[in-house]
Amino acid sequence: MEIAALVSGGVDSSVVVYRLKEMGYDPTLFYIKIGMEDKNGYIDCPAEEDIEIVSYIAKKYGCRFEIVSLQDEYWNSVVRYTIESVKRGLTPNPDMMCNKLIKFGCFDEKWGHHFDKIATGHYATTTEIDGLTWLSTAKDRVKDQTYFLGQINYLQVSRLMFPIGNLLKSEVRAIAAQEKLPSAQRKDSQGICFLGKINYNEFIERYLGKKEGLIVELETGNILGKHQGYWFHTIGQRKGLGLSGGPWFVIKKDTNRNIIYVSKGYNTQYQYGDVIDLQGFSFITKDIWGDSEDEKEIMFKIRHTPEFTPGKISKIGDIYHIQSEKPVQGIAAGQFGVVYDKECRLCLGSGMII
Ligand SMILES: Nc1ncnc2c1ncn2[C@@H]1O[C@H](COP(=O)(O)OP(=O)(O)OP(=O)(O)O)[C@@H](O)[C@H]1O
Repeated sequence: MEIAALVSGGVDSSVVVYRLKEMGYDPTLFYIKIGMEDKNGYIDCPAEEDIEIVSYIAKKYGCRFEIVSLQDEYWNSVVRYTIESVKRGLTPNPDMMCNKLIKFGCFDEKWGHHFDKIATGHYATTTEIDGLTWLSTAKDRVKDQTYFLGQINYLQVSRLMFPIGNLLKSEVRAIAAQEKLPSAQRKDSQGICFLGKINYNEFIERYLGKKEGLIVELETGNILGKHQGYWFHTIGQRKGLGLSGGPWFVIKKDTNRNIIYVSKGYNTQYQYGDVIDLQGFSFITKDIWGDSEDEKEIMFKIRHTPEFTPGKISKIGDIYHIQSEKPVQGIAAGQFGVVYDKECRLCLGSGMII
């Protein structure tokens, strides 16, 4: 079997190469350049150090290694989507779009299709049931990354391999140390790759500018201060509001009037909700409910967290409606609701929160 291994220079994908060799495969390693280089050197990912590490790993295990670029594709899909979403007052998820459109989309169209499988260092697994492949959760519940994979489709999941999905992060680190991999001590990457070292607010300001607006207390209508544009703020956000006497949380945004509504205190009821409506829901493997209008018991996540929340899902027209068993914090339109079976084992699919 011919395997393309996506290797980033981080500890997880380095150990993927070790595991594949251990299983007797001879993978070809691919480093994808997606950080954007630009004339001002404004946006860049720390690619050089990553590439050095991947070259070392390739040499150590005697693997072919290719550096490929999907910078334009990344710009035209993921970055554009991110900016458009933020402009509409939504909370985007670039990491999910990067998996769907770049790592398993454009990469596959250009290079991956020459291989039988694509292997990554995601903490996830696949499960075969009655001849179908399902995306399933990782052994390490805290590191589980299926949330970020919730938008992929059947063709993609059936071509994927997650060689470290059955290991705990501590076991991955132990292998990296034992193998003396240069990535053994590297910190986990945080968040959105294309931002590299630059700050998210700087990135947003560059594309959407600034526009002063009011910060208003939701309950009283009192004006508490000013902000520089609703696009800098996310539902559920606490830090960076510049208000005293908090904690204050962003509860609502009026994008037409450029007003941010906040509420005070950790226990403010406005921070929580128990109804989540999902638009454009897509099943990864198959639609297991069809047109049945009955409620089904599920587990779900509305962001990448270790906890799954229990709830009931039903289909109302084109919308999948989740009634959560307990209040959840910071339900942000634009983010994805990812749905799992009751046992938190299979990842069924996802839709965008409206
Ligand atoms: N620039 C890249 N080129 C090739 N593959 C990548 C790249 N960035 C990420 N990947 C792949 O996607 C997986 C998940 O990426 P993520 O950004 O979550 O990294 P991570 O969890 O820190 O893992 P790692 O330790 O391997 O960097 C990686 O393990 C790797 O297989």
